[in-house]
Amino acid sequence: MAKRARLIYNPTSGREEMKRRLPEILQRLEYGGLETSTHATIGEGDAAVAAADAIDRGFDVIIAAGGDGTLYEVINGMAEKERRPPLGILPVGTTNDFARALGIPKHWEFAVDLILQQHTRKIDVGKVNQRYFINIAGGGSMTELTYEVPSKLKTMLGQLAYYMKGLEKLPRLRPTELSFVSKEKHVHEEVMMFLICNSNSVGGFERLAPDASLSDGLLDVFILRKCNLAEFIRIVSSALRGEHMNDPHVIHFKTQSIQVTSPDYVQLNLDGEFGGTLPCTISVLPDHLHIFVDESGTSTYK
Ligand SMILES: Nc1ncnc2c1ncn2[C@@H]1O[C@H](COP(=O)(O)OP(=O)(O)OP(=O)(O)O)[C@@H](O)[C@H]1O
Repeated sequence: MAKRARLIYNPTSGREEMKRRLPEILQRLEYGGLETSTHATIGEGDAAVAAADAIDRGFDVIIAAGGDGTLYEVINGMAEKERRPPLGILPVGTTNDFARALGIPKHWEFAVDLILQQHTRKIDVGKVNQRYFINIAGGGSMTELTYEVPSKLKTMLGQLAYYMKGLEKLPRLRPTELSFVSKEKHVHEEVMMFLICNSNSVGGFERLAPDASLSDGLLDVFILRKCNLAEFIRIVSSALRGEHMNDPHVIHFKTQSIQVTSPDYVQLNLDGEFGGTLPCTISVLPDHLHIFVDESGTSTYK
């Protein structure tokens, strides 16, 4: 019997590619043995509901088509379920950090073929209170910018919208008093921001956590200590080159679980989306999801 897949797609992702490609994608999946029905998301939170619903209805495979925002929602819809079918990804968004981290091709035909090959990889999932992430959890003034970029602007300008928003934000940078408690380390000081990485592919900063692995059962914690604007710019540019690890302003360690608290109001950013506020406990759920990836390990995000 043919397997049944549920394709959950965001019609507004990227430059609205799914709207144009859907008939061809469905045909290719069908020929490849996946009987596929679709759910077009209608707004925020809908992909999470659709993914949970698809599991309850017994689908064998879930496919998320969109950017990191859609994927984040689909994973949140799946993570608390006992049965978690394998997940395929069609990276058609503006930012596809996660697909990049797994070497999932950007071209839709190759991405569909990869799902049809049915080779999966187990990956860790990050958990923050009752929410889940795959790439990164962050907090502090810089990390608040991603959900301030309006979706319409993203559709028009793509990645550039983030950088414009980031520059606009620089003069408003301020440190926050934070406490981090984990088995490995306790930190209590004023910090500019913190990033807790599950993968090594973070918004164009591929060298931020060079040895972070999606399968090591650990999170990579980066804390940027209080600094001035000039130092901040210098450290961010050295992070782009992967030369930040020995900077005295940067604290780095690995852990399975960490508690983060602050006397201030601090928002959390999970995979680029608003993820609630502090306090929180951030932990890793080892091998929590099965994702379709390239068996030979040769395909790249292109
Ligand atoms: N029909 C819709 N109209 C508008 N927004 C939607 C719709 N469906 C889903 N969304 C929202 O769009 C957000 C961004 O989606 P997604 O990440 O797939 O696209 P993107 O263009 O790559 O943007 P991002 O830069 O966040 O990756 C999702 O978090 C979701 O809440």
